[in-house]
Amino acid sequence: MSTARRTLITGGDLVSTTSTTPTDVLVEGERVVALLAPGTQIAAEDRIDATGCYVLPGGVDVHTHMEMPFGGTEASDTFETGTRAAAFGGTTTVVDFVVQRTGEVVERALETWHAKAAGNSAVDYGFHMILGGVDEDSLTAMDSLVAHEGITSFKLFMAYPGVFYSDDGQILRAMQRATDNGATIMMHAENGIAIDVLVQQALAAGNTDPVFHGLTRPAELEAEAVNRAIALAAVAGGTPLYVVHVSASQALARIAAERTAGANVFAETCPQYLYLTLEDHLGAGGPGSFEGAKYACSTPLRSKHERHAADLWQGLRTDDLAVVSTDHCPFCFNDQKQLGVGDFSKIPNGMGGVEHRLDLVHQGVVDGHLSLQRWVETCSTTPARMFGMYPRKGAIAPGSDADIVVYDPSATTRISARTHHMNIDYSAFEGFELTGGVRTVLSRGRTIVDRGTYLGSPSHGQFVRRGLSQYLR
Ligand SMILES: NC(=O)NCCC(=O)O
Ligand SMILES: [Zn+2]
Ligand SMILES: [Zn+2]
Repeated sequence: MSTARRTLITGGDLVSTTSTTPTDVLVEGERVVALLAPGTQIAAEDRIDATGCYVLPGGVDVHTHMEMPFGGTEASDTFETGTRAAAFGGTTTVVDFVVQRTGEVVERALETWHAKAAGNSAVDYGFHMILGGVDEDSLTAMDSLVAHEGITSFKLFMAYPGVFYSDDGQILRAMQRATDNGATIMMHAENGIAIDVLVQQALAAGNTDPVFHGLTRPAELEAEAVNRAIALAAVAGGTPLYVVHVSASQALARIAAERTAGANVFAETCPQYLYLTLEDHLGAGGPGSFEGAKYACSTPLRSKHERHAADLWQGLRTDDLAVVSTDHCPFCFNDQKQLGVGDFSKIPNGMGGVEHRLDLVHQGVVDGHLSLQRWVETCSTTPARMFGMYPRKGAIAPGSDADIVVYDPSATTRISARTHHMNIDYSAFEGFELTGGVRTVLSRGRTIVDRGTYLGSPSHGQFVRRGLSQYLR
């Protein structure tokens, strides 16, 4: 007979990808053991009253960069601070990017990331591998990472020449390898060579403000890169391709067309592209202001005078965008972002958001953009399936990890740097007032957040060895 402690979550509405149903959830130890009719009498040491709340699988954020060296500095959240912030926001699994650069040994890079995360994570975590240097050695390493290390996805960059950039030949070779070993290729799709020309021209003309970060990264160059990546994946034999941080209507249109034609292409967007704009945020303060540096990320924020945000919500409804992740890559405004004063191209690219994804996408439900089911699907179930973690993650079902969020739809969440838990001195969503809020968070059966109080520990989170994508067409 099991001696593991039991927790019964009562009175809530269980939200899955297919239904919202009054259900009690029984947890034993680290796992869900039963879904019960409401009011079922059963012995349990702990009880959580979820009356009036949704009960959903913990969020899965498959795009974070904790303590990533980038842009002449390092992302300001460590695994400890970033995963604790994730927990506050109902995210119970993150998949972070190991960084391998040209000439670096892939396996050493992986060791470095294990050392950063082990014993320092409030929630479970997996890794993707950034291949910044595609060569014979790194291509060979891909096979062993997939077969032995639980790393089944590799990010390539068509942007950032001289940093992470891969040329088309390198991309094709990595894709061919992925076709053979079953891995997913994740693509930062922007034409970095053309962007660099526009950046140099802008700087030569004296256009140094943060808004030029966006103006030199036009939507057409995102769409062009998406198109090229899809073509290369097809030539490579149909490698599963996952386009990260899609921001532009034109890029989404290419993805949608190819999906209609049957291609194994998938994509994510991030809350910043759903809510923030080139004019109001990247251009904040007008000419001469540096305020917009807070919002410099790549792909960039897009114009509010075009249809980008509306089209992204539409893509989330149709599954042409399957996932919402955060691309959490925070840099403090008062020191790190200042590297770009007088030269927008030196602003460290990225913003922090790991804490607020569930709330921001739930607001999309409140505003009529998405169904409750689609909220859970895009923020938890599909990312788990896309990256080989389902049904251990992304589901509340017997046998699943008891990663559970009790979410109060009648709460109000006010986002502010004064109250958030991320290690960043501003919030890109400062002042947002959202309907709904995380009440209680369980990670593998342990309550790690309850009514705004952190009850977890940095030694709790475990590495998740992932399988191949379970989301192929
Ligand atoms: N997105 C961004 O601006 N920074 C993080 C690195 C990346 O995802 O390209
Ligand atoms: Zn990227
Ligand atoms: Zn990223």
